[in-house]
Amino acid sequence: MASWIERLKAGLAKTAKLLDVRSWLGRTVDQSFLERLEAQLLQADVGVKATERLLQKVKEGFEGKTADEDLLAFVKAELINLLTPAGGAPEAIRYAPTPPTTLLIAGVNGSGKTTSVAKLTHRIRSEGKSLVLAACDTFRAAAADQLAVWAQRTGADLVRGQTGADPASVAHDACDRALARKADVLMVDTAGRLHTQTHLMRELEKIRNVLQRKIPNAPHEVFLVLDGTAGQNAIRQAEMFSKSIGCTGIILTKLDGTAKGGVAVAIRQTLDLPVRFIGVGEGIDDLQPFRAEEFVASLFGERLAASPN
Ligand SMILES: Nc1nc2c(ncn2[C@@H]2O[C@H](COP(=O)(O)OP(=O)(O)OP(=O)(O)O)[C@@H](O)[C@H]2O)c(=O)[nH]1
Repeated sequence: MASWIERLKAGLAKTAKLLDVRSWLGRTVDQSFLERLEAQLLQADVGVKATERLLQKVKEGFEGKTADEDLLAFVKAELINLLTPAGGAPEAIRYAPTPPTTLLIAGVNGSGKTTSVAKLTHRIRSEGKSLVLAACDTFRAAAADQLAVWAQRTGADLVRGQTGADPASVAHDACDRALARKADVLMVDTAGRLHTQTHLMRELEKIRNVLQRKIPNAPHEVFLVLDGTAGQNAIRQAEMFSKSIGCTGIILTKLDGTAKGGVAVAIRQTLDLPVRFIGVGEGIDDLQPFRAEEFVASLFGERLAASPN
């Protein structure tokens, strides 16, 4: 199987093709160059705010010059800068000093939430941590069935309810199980919902409140799963979810096959929320911690010289 870096590069190929960075070389940085650059960045969904900032800096540093490797290096460094939180990139998962570290996973229908929970299950268990999974998607039995397969395969403990059961009561039972078994991690999968469905957003708050009541400082991480192909729409979703349950990070899925990979920059700029994981496929290893340097290298169709694999 190709390494993660190769898969990331392949996944972001459409975005890289759209940005077509190599075609900038040798051209004069003039008004038409800047307009083309602007159009390419906007099409790749980098977002208006980040695009304006980048264009202004390119104009200041390079107007009238010939676009060369220095310009590419400059744009790359700026993008890495735009993607990196002020205090530096956080850990992929911040484990709490006192277990169980509690992760709440939310997102709209079909964003790749349950698949991401399965991938995280595999990851957390590979790290040798004990895990209780709470299948709070009680509407869709298939979601709990999918988690049951991964729980069994990886030796995680699954708590699920009857179809249609109150998701908060499943969360409650899962907290009890995680505490009784002294689990390292409790991960809570929730049903997909639109950010506009007020009653379902309340239900999510109810789940969060149960976790908060049962486990000190929980939930320690609230990951919002966003579909990378949703582009700017994903940002609106993130704003609403954040307001309701206070997200701590984004899992950005389906970056493979989209030309909108720049949305990672827009998310970071608009929401001040770090992208913690990115997904570039349906395979169990296709979700990996987000690293700005390797992401930007892939946007430029390159691989980092120092890439580990
Ligand atoms: N190409 C690609 N497909 C993905 C990725 N992540 C998830 N998917 C696919 O997206 C589809 C939806 O994923 P689910 O995990 O079922 O989505 P969900 O958000 O749990 O959906 P609901 O349960 O309806 O809320 C599945 O077919 C996944 O295999 C990814 O990174 N790339």
